[in-house]
Amino acid sequence: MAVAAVATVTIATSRTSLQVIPQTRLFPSQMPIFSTRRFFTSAKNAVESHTLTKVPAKSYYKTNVIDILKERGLLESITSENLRSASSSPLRVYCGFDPTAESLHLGNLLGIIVLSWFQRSGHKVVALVGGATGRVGDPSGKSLERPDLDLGTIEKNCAGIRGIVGRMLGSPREDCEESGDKIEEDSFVIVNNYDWWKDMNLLDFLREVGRFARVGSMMAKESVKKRLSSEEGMSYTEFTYQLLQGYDFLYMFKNMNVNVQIGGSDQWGNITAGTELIRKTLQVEGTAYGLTFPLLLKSDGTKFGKSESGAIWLSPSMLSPYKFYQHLFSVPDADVIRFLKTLTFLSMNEIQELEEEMQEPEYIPNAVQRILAEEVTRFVHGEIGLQEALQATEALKPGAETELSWATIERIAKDVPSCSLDYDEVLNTSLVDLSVRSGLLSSKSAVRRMLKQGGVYLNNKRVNSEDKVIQEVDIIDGKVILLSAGKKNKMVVRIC
Ligand SMILES: Nc1ncnc2c1ncn2[C@@H]1O[C@H](COP(=O)(O)OP(=O)(O)OP(=O)(O)O)[C@@H](O)[C@H]1O
Ligand SMILES: N[C@@H](Cc1ccc(O)cc1)C(=O)O
Repeated sequence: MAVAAVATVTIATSRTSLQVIPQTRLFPSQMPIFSTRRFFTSAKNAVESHTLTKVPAKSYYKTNVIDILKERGLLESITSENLRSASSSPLRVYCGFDPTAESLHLGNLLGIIVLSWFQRSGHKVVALVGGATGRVGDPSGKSLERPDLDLGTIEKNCAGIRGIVGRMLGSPREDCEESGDKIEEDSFVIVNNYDWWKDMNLLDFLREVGRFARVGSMMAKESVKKRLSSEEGMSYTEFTYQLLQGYDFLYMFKNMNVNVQIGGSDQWGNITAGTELIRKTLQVEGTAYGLTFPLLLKSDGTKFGKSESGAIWLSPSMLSPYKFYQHLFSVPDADVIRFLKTLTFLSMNEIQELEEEMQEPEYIPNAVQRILAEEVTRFVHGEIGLQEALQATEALKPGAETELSWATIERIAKDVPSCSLDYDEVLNTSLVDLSVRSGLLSSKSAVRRMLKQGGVYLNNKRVNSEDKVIQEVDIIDGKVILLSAGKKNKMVVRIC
């Protein structure tokens, strides 16, 4: 295997020195993993020192991928301990995503991260979009039957999921060439299971799949047992789901040499349906493996999902990179180290250092959350998305005196309330009136009170006088004004 060294680059900025630390790379086709992070030798200089680190992912290669997943808390169960030794040779690993929404969410990110660990360890990975299984609905972990989705929605959702997964696992992202139903990459492929299910008729299914499935073991699956004991029971359609997923594994095992399926812990029943089917139909023992990872939970024990209020979507059209970044930035101290292990590719040594830093008296609150937010936002939204999030964070920072341009305000406009007013309604209007007219505050007296407290900002500049009147120079690029009242209440006023 070729080992290529990556050159050291030091980038001087006005305030900080950014350094790309060289690492060895084993697979040139694999995605470079950059990590802009605050690397503190001392918590005191945490804010000053900014180091761009090439994460030593390739040094992990000497470590077995199963051990990596285990030490990072990404391993719940494996169907056979032999997977550990099997992974010293190249594997083909797949994870499926049903198109139940246009975007995946933070919980689903774990599947992508585990695939990425396999990819970074030299294995090939396949992401499956469930164009067929999405029409049936996985009963795993669900107390009620999933709502039926129309075909248009399923197709739209499939396209959304392919885009998200492709951006994270494809390399490099701008070169992700779609051809037909696949994004062909050296180490990564996307498939849609509708491609093989669309031509399967019922009689073929019963002969090729049903004949090898034992009703007893199907009934013993957790997802089935739970539902059967519920008042609503379970439809025959949903009962069949495990065989659909099981056949996917069989199909890909036979036709694409895929030999490992991964999924969240709730997928165990469906994954073992696949390994059982492979064993029975092909009469092969121990050549197909399943691996599950624990569900990503909040510190209160609830899972990150889409039914929970305020899902943390991965698609920028459903949640801006800024808001995504803010969610991770607000993770409680109790969760942040666990999330660094499961959601980033920082080395365990780096994470341990950060954990120790958090105990220091000089530790700057949320410094580790900032690293988490930067790492995950970059992985999900790319460098451009991260920069967008950082700029919006800076511009919207309570009391920030950031110089604003129209472009900056437009970028943050989707994250704060906005209104449109005629030029005449704005020019020569008092700030007090404009604050009420725009909906920033509900009454003139509230504005005056806030002005007295020094909490009113026009384009991020504090205003103290009640007599302030909006002039042409206050309308940024003739198009927009940013009003703020207090630390968090903002309003973008667009001038039409
Ligand atoms: N919090 C999570 N951590 C890890 N994996 C998850 C998490 N949530 C979902 N998954 C994985 O993504 C798959 C698809 O999720 P699924 O659509 O069943 O639930 P969901 O997206 O969490 O939605 P809901 O909130 O409606 O339960 C799951 O089978 C599971 O393996
Ligand atoms: N059942 C998985 C999705 C999936 C679909 C088909 C598969 O072959 C594998 C996984 C889920 O609910 O997310």
